[in-house]
Amino acid sequence: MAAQESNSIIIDSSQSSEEKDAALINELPSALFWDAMEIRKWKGFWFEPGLIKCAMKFSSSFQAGNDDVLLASAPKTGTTWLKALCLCILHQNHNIPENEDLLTQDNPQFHVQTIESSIYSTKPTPDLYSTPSPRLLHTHLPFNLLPNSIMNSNCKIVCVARNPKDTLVSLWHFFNSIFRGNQEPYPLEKAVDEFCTGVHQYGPYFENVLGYWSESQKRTEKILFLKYEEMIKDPKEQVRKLGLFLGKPFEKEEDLEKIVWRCSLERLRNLEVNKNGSVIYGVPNGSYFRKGIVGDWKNYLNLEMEDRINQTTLLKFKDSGLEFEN
Ligand SMILES: Nc1ncnc2c1ncn2[C@@H]1O[C@H](COP(=O)(O)OS(=O)(=O)O)[C@@H](OP(=O)(O)O)[C@H]1O
Repeated sequence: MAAQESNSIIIDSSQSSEEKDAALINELPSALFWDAMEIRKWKGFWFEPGLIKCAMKFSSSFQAGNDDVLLASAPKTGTTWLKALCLCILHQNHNIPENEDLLTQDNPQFHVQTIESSIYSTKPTPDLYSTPSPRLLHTHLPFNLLPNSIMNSNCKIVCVARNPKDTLVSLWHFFNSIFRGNQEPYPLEKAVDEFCTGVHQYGPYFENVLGYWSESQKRTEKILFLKYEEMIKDPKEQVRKLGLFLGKPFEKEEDLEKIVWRCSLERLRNLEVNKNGSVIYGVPNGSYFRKGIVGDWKNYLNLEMEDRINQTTLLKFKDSGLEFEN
């Protein structure tokens, strides 16, 4: 009897808070992301409604641990690469099987826990609190939505960012392959326009990147800000920096070289699990590995589109000191 009473109390309170959140989300401005997904604007950024719910819960209740490492990135800026690198660096002394896919949830010991995974994964996702310490976490959420405990603890943040034109082109390819199948690709002019106005999932890209950039300039011991272009140009130097930041400096050059190779696009793309495996919503693992080059946008954007993104970038990043090679 007592158990029943306490059960009904729990259900009632959770229903009412969910209803409250749902009502709040319903009131938010809404738009359609590239003709495929309803997104709503919350605290300055656009997300699908399920993501807002997840972000609300994370922002209000997540307790960071002092040895947590949070990886943060706007979509298509180098997330997959950064995840693989950090896993390898943090587990240097453990024997990660050579052919292990470092990115799926099959091996909880060598896994990056995505904050938003509860809405993306078709499998039950491990609770953030049951992930073994040191926790390696990832989010695409912007800086202003991080819970206070992340900034008030010794938890470190590593952010990766990429030039806007390659980010947009990468996003456009991914989107077309996942959402449009054999249909015509989403018109690129429209994608450029919506990217510049910020009306896309996790957008605006510019503000998402700037939030982390600004904070990384103030708290260098807390946030490391990496650029995809610099990682491509000199992976060893950037991985060395990453190891140092994570408190795992490389003593032997060969260890560093091994990790750079292990996490290379060429190697990851050829792993069996990435050729045939699938993680979320049936999205093939292979779609996270495309060309991985700097300047691929030149193959897709016309002068007008290039100019539009350049002007927006100049305006948004003005006086921030943030620049990208492209
Ligand atoms: N290991 C490694 N090295 C270099 N580049 C890599 C690597 N893994 C993925 N990629 C390229 O990164 C782009 C995908 O970005 P994300 O991993 O951030 O995507 S996601 O947000 O997690 O969906 C996408 O870029 P594009 O090729 O320009 O589309 C991937 O090819």
